[in-house]
Amino acid sequence: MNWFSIYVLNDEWEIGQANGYRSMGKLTGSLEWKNLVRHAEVLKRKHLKTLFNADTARFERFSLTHGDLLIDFSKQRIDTTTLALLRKYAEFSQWQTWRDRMFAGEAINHTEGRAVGHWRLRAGRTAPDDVRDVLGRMERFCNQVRFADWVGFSGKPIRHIVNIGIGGSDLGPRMLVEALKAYHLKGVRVHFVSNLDGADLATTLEELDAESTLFIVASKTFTTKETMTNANTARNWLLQKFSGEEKSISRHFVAASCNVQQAERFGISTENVFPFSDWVGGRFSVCSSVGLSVALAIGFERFQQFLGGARDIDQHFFSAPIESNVPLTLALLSFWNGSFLGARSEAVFPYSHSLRLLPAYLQQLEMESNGKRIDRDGTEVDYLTSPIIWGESGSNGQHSFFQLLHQGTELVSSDFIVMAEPDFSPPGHHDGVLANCLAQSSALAFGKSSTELEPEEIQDSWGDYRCCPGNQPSNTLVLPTIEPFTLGQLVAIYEHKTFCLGVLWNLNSFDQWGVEFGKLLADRLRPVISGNVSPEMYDASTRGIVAHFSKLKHKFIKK
Ligand SMILES: O=P(O)(O)OC[C@H]1O[C@H](O)[C@H](O)[C@@H](O)[C@@H]1O
Repeated sequence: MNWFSIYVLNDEWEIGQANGYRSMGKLTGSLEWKNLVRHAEVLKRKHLKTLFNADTARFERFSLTHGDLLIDFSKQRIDTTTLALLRKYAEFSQWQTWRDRMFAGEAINHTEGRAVGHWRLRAGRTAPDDVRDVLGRMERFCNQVRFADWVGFSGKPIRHIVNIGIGGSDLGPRMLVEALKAYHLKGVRVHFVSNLDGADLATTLEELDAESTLFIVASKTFTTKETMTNANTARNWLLQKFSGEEKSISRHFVAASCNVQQAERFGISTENVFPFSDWVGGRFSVCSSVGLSVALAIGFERFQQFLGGARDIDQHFFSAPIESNVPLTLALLSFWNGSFLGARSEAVFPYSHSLRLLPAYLQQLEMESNGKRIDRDGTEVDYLTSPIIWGESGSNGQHSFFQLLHQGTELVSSDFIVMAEPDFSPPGHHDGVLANCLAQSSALAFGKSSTELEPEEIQDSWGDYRCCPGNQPSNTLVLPTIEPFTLGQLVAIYEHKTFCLGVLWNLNSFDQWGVEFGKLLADRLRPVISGNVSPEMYDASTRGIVAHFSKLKHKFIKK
């Protein structure tokens, strides 16, 4: 049997899945889980409207503050018993022990034998020496670029920074650079290239002048195909502009990576590599040197403020009791919605244009971490794990998919994220943003029954079409404004929420073997696509598509 049949066409495996050869696991068989199942049957029959009417202190009871942050979860389909049962379950899952093991530096990423230390990157004075050393180098470098002590090969100051990376080496810094536009330093523009499709790099390079461009190759492993292909093409582009002068590379390329040797092999000198350790997961790496593009965009001092915000939440997460612990509470609500109420997806709606890339960042953070089916004990789970995370900035989403939330058949829990003060302030906009955000979460929660239709709405016969069932749960996170510190808080809240969810589902949130499998297949298919290997050993669909590719290719060449 070859590798292909093992992975793709093993019928026995398929039949095993279909017959559901799974015994009741240690989680679903526990009293704590069963109590939640029973309780969910009661809550499923209650409407948020009823829950609000029955309890005038619902907002006070079901909201948390941390500094200037407000987390309102009163629009979740819960009551006090739900929270009590969820917290009992959290204790059963030993969340505190797992949290303490993470903070003690234990190798809780057991399948890769690694500790989980992204929180160390922002530990300030108590951070490890190597972390502080790299931060010091980043600070010097940012100032050199900013004040033109670092210049290009021909002596021109740096005006364009291009971050070449993908996944965790792209989504975090890209989201932050976009979100912090109000804080960008003058005179430098930051670009991001991630896609293997040459259109990404080609259209970016079109805008650039090689003499004033600096590339950051951001890659934890420095082996990721997309990143290395883009980095090599960018390298050739640069060399072409400098008539093949190899020395130009060291003035125009720096790296953020764990793999210093590989970066050197690429031609980046050691002093231009900003390293981090393998206990930083890719999707948790924005506080490492992977955030260099952010630091260059907003200045190092503000980058430190961002780290300070994340540190503030680390300290809170580490010390706050179960009742007031923000990341844990968000995780418990997500766990409740997915595992007990049956919500298969969770939406994120930042009511902020600047934060519009947050959903994409959270997609990787949460789905790559908890999109798993084998638990920490090596057993296949008998419950649903990570929901599908998706979203869009408000109010744009209202004019596309919100219809499904208001009147469709899917139960979706949403996170509304909104700032009390705007980061950009043309008059007459922000009050509208706040009003829309509140209007949507209310409409989703309370809906509109036939008795609530306006008189003019019942004159025709379309009343039923106008009714909205409501009962769609949501959280609202209020931030004072968009600034580096609050974004640091936001990032750390979601990082720790993700970790807690992994604990509640008994998963290792820090590996990603599924992604590795996809990469392996792509590598093996490459020579097939180039025509150097026959597609014979592949399935009929792959063979058919490959044949169609080559037919079209020839047609295109003929033109
Ligand atoms: O930073 P790199 O090593 O280039 O990895 C980039 C990305 O590669 C894979 O897709 C992993 O699943 C991601 O977690 C990672 O962020």
